[in-house]
Amino acid sequence: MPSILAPPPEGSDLKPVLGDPGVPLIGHTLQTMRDPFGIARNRYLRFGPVSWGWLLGRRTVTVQGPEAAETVLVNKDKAFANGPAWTYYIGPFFTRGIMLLDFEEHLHHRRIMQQAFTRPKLRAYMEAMGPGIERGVGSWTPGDGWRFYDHIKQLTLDLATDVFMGVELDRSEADRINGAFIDAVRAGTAYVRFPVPGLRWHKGLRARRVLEEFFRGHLPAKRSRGGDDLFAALCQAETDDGHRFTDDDVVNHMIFALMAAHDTSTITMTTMAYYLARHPEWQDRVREESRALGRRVPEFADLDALASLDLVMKEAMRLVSPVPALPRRAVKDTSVLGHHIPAGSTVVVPTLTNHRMPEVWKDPERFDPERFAEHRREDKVHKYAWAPFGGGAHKCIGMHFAGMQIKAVFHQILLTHRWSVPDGYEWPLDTTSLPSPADGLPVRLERLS
Ligand code: HEM
Repeated sequence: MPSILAPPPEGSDLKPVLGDPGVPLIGHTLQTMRDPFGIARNRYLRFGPVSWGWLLGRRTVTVQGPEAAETVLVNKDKAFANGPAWTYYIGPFFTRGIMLLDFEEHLHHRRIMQQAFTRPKLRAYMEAMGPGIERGVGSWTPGDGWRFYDHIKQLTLDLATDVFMGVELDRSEADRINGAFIDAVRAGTAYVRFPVPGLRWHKGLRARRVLEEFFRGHLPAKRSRGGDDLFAALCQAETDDGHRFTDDDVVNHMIFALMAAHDTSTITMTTMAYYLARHPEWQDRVREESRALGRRVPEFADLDALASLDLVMKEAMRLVSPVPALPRRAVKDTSVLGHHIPAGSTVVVPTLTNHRMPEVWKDPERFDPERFAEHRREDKVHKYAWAPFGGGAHKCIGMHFAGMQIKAVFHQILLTHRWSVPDGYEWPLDTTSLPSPADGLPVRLERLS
């Protein structure tokens, strides 16, 4: 029997949200983590696009499909807030990151932060990244069982030191900061959500202190000397009417931006590698395009020429949306597609499963980058059909940075390496946290030059 989340107000023509909530607090959390696609489909067919159930200890309304995603993300009535929703998952470790701010305050910070993501800034970040990519990819030792995911994760972490922090660190200091950063990220998915020494939550709080000290220590030099890195850009960012970030803001935003940038880009590149290994004809096609560029280290203006790589990147983000779900908290009574959502509800936009809805995508399980090509543009069926970067006021501010970095890295990998997986290999995609291959994506890696 379906259960009603809350009766709609008397006299309204709203419908209740129905669901099969499962056991209080636990609900279908484990099943949803193990098989998000199957569970989402089942709910959609039983209850339609808006349904509810217990998820991670909360009554959670899941809104499926592009129309519902648009309503929640565009948030016309300011009914949905980010802070209270995201804080539950990542709050203590990414406190006062811009994604956790709301409404006027968020807008104020966003206007300042935007100054660190202008085209000239992106061009400078790209230049700073080139040598680091060359060094990282050049150090790879080809062989069988080479774990793509692990190497890409290390590379993006190392690039973050160059491009985000712009600080010279010796290996042990870089590892210490990277380690703290990884602990802060992992803490968000801890089962025991209070500090017990040795467990994730405790390590996460300690890591947060390490990161705060690190950025605070380097801040005075960044303020005075500047540089072409994101840290310096946030220190210097100023709106036309003279608003700037305080020292605390810079520290909070740096820690958050590292997190926002790192796993998402790693996941996208790993997904691209997986599908390019399974579809060698596409790997050849994108490699040819890179060769035609005639430059080992691409320039900012070159990236537009990597058109097939762009299609592959979009298709990878469709098949595996790096941020699988976008949570919000209803701060007042509201509605989605005619369903009554009471104040206090947690509402989730599941981009991971939305991207594979057969109502929206032709043959959604198939790797078919051409679906994004001009002559097809399947994504145009709805503005929110493809939304790996979210939408509305919180739409990813690093979207262009991400595209630039991913293409710059892949261009160099394609020119110097070929990789493959055994026939019939299918990766074990772990969706218990941000999606990643449980086996690290072992490939056979060969050097080309
Ligand atoms: C493939 C890579 C990336 C993906 C898929 C991605 C995805 C997202 C998504 C879905 C959001 C919105 C979350 C929400 O609405 O609740 C977001 C926000 C954000 N992202 Fe990204 N991101 C990526 C890369 C980056 C990079 C490289 C940076 C920084 C250089 C970055 C910085 C941010 C920031 C600061 C926000 C918060 C914006 C705000 O709240 O105003 N992201 N990202």
